[in-house]
Amino acid sequence: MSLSSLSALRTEIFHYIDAHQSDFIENLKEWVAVESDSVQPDLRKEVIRMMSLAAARLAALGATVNSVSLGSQQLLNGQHLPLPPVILGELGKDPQNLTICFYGHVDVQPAKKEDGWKTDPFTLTEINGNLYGRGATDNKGPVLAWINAVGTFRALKRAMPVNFKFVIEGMEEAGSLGLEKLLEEEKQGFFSDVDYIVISDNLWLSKKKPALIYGTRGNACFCVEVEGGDKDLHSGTFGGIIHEPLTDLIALLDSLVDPTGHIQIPGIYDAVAVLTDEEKKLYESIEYDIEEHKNNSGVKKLLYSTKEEILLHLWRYPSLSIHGIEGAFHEPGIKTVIPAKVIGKFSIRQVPNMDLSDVHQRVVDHLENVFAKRNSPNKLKVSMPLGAQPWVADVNDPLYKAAKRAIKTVFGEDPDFIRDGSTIPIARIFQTITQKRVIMFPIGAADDGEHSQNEKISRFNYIEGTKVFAAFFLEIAKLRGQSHETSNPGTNN
Ligand SMILES: C[C@H](N)C(=O)N[C@@H](Cc1c[nH]cn1)C(=O)O
Ligand SMILES: [Zn+2]
Ligand SMILES: [Zn+2]
Repeated sequence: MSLSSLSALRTEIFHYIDAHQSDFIENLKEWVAVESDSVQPDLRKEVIRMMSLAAARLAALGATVNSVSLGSQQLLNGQHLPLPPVILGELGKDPQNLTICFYGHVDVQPAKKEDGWKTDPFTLTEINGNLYGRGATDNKGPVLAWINAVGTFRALKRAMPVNFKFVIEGMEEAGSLGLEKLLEEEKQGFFSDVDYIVISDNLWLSKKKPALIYGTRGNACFCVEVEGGDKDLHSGTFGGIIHEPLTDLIALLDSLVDPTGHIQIPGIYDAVAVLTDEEKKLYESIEYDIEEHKNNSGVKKLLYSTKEEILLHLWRYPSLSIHGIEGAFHEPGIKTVIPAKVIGKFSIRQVPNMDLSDVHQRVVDHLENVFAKRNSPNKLKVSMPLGAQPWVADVNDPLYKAAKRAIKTVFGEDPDFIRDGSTIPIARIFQTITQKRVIMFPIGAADDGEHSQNEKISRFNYIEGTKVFAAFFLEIAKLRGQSHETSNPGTNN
């Protein structure tokens, strides 16, 4: 295609997207209205309903849709819960075209209005150009932006510049249960003709400047259970004469990380890849506004004061966070009870070259040591229900260059090349199993509040994000004929 006809096509596409903003927002409203929380078992039926909506939307695009059943999951209490199906979609099979596979998820984190939302989390609400609702940015908005972009080519009856494949799941927030097995099974089938995998499930580093992501941390999630007797007790009748499970648990949790954020588990930093001078320079050159990031968090002070220290500790070093305690009284008011069994939840965001089984073993050894010193008769159980590995890509890949050009076209500036401190559990597995190159192409801004109260995507990011994906398809089409064999996508740590 000549440069002028390419430019005319882009203009036509961008006009269409601008003119259909309301329809695209209505689609997001319909999706946000489904409480597809994959974490809470009693909402699993809503996740399954969400998968049907996503399948219907892909079918409306003209895609072939296969909803693959993944069986069930066994919860810690032994209960079996059906897993939502994974959608494998396909649109276009032109042998002249490259094939890009988009991965996204339509499950969400838990949300309740009383957590401090200013609007109902499951009613998409626009305020001052922001679209508020659970899943608006993580990840329903970006999934729909991609679908809107594909749909625009269809609506304009334009030839598809690439072949599309889709993997849409409903268990990402719970660690992508069952998906790895499906990838193994489909390696020679569905994935055999895929050239690239695209994920849009992260955020930019700033509110305004677009970014491309070339690395994410992994996540090892732990449960530490302390059990006393078989029932809760009156703290007046038994307080002072027993070893209390919650007191044991708090001591265990307190032993994990010091006030400077340093993890206290012996040897946990041993395997962390050494920082090279080249890498250090990369950090120095990244544009990053500490004040803006601090404001996005709502906290008064960060643990570090320089840009380099902050970015290194977000992307390049492990961190340990404590998430909650199951079984502890947490309602308003006072209940003078000694809980019989409590489960602490924490996770370690691990980085290259930390090994998951080594991390697991060190955590178990450390907690058992601390517990032994307490001479408590209570029972201790430590488990790692979820372990996701970090992922790193090569930014010199033509795929990143194509994305960079699309960003320049739509946003008028080059993207930041950044890492992300959070985790896409399946990214590394995708790369290892399929041996295809993966790119992370976010459209959400740094203040979108993933997993937080008042999650949002701005109208601007949602609509310009749709345009940037459409521009990306045209850029990928230009890669035809270039070698897209990967040097070695599966060897990062
Ligand atoms: C980055 C992505 N949008 C996300 O939120 N991922 C989750 C996945 C996860 C990791 N452990 C359990 N779930 C995250 O990083 O928390
Ligand atoms: Zn996500
Ligand atoms: Zn998430």
